[in-house]
Parts: sequence; C-alpha cells; structure tokens
Amino acid sequence: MNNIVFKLNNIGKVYNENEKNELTVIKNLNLEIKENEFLCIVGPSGCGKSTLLRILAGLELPTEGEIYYRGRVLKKPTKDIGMVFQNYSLMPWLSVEENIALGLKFQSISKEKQKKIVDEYLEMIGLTKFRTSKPYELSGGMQQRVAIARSLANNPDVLLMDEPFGALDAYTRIQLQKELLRIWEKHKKTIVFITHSVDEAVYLADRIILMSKNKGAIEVDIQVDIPRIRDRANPRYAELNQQLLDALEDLNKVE
Ligand SMILES: Nc1ncnc2c1ncn2[C@@H]1O[C@H](COP(=O)(O)OP(=O)(O)OP(=O)(O)O)[C@@H](O)[C@H]1O
Repeated sequence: MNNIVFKLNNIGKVYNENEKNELTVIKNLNLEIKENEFLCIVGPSGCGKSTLLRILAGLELPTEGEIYYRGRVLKKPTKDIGMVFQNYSLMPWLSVEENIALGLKFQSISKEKQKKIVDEYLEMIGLTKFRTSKPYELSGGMQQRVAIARSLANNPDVLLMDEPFGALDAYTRIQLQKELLRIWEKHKKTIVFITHSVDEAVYLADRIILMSKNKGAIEVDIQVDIPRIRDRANPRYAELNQQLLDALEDLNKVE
C-alpha cells in the first residue's frame, strides 16, 4: 500500500558500550507510519526514542530487522526525510535567510527560485524582518522557527522532530505547537515528533506511542480521538492525559 511511509519489521538496535558490553536498546520493534500521520513518541529517558528517530532518518542502521521507507529499504539519509532537533542546530555564522537556504544550495535550484522559497518560508514563520539577523540575535522560539523553516524549505516528505520545543518557555511552546499544526495541515507532511510532555502529545498527535525501557517495547499505541483545534478544557483531553501519565508511572515502577 502506498500510503504507508515507514514500515519497520522486527527492528533491533544493539550498541557496543565498550569492548565487552553490549546494550540492547530496541528489540523486535514493529511499526507502520502512515502518510500525513502526526505521530508522537513518548517514554522514559533512555528508552530509545532518539535511537528510533535516527533509524527513521537513515542516520543509523538497525542491527536487526528491516526498515522500509515508501517500500524501499532505507540505508542512508535522504533529503525527503528532514530532521529538527531540540537545540535548533543553526549555523551561528550564517544569517536567518542563509540558514533557511542551506539545504537548497546543494540542489540544482536557480538562485532566483532559492530566494522565492526562502521568502515564502520567512513569511510563513513571521521573520521576514529578521532575514539578515544572526541566530544569536534571536530568541529560542525564533531560532526554532528558523530551524523548522530550514527543514521545510527542502520540501521533505517526512519531518522528524526530536523534542523540538523542549527548551522553550511555556508560552512560546504553545504558540509553536499551534504554528506547527497549521504548517502540517497546510503542507500535509508526515510528522514523527518526540516529546517528554504528555500534554504536548495529546495536543498535537493523531496517534501516540509510548515506549518502555524494556528494549524499546511499544506499551501503548493510541489514536487521539479529539477534533482539532483541541481544547485543553475538553474532558476527553484530561482523560487521555491521565491515561498516558498512569501508563508512564506504571513503566517507571517496573523499571
Ligand atoms: N551511540 C551510542 N552508543 C552507545 N550507547 C548509546 C548510543 N546512543 C544511545 N545510546 C544509549 O541507548 C539508550 C537509548 O538512548 P536514546 O537517546 O535513544 O534514548 P531516549 O529515549 O531518546 O532518551 P532521552 O529521552 O533521555 O533523550 C541510552 O541508554 C543511551 O545511553
């Protein structure tokens, strides 16, 4: 079926901690991610969320099993799969517009077209006035907007986001959650988003998976059945939040 973007078959990931010790982070993980799906991954620290995301990005290979991206075995990163990290990862010596254009420079796109794309994304994130500013002149929220725009400028099919709003203050975080949903609805990307915040997952996701430290097992896999724009005062919102918090607490008890 062509609406499956990722298919993971019995994925395993073992790291060599040192010459003697191996660490099995993920074992027998099966997962399908659909086109346009907004999937959030939550789980205790160290359960393998970032490892899974790096495997989805083609940055790391599983040590067991297969990963398919649109029906083909994924062996290395591709420009169709974009990534956004918590620490913005902008080039400090480049301006906002140069950062957004970064990925475009490596493609055979005319200067004129590049400028058009950069202008479009600057406008989308509301930072046109800051086009010549350097990252250090911007707040954390503004920098993360630039990082998101830089990924989107490459027109990826999938956006992988590793705790992108984790370092932001509560107000900016809520603003960026709304913005991201607006972008996702407009551009219809598939998004895989890691968060430590259950509330953020319930606000954003179509589907939430909860991983445990028990070799990255998926303990909970639920659809969020609340229409958008979600109202945090909706009783179902509180109910799902509590269900996930209880599941996390149970995991911490057994680990
Ligand atoms: N390159 C590596 N070599 C060895 N061990 C690693 C490597 N990368 C990750 N690990 C280990 O694998 C485990 C899972 O790490 P990972 O970063 O995927 O977890 P996480 O769920 O994203 O954690 P957090 O929520 O704290 O970011 C951890 O014990 C970590 O120390």
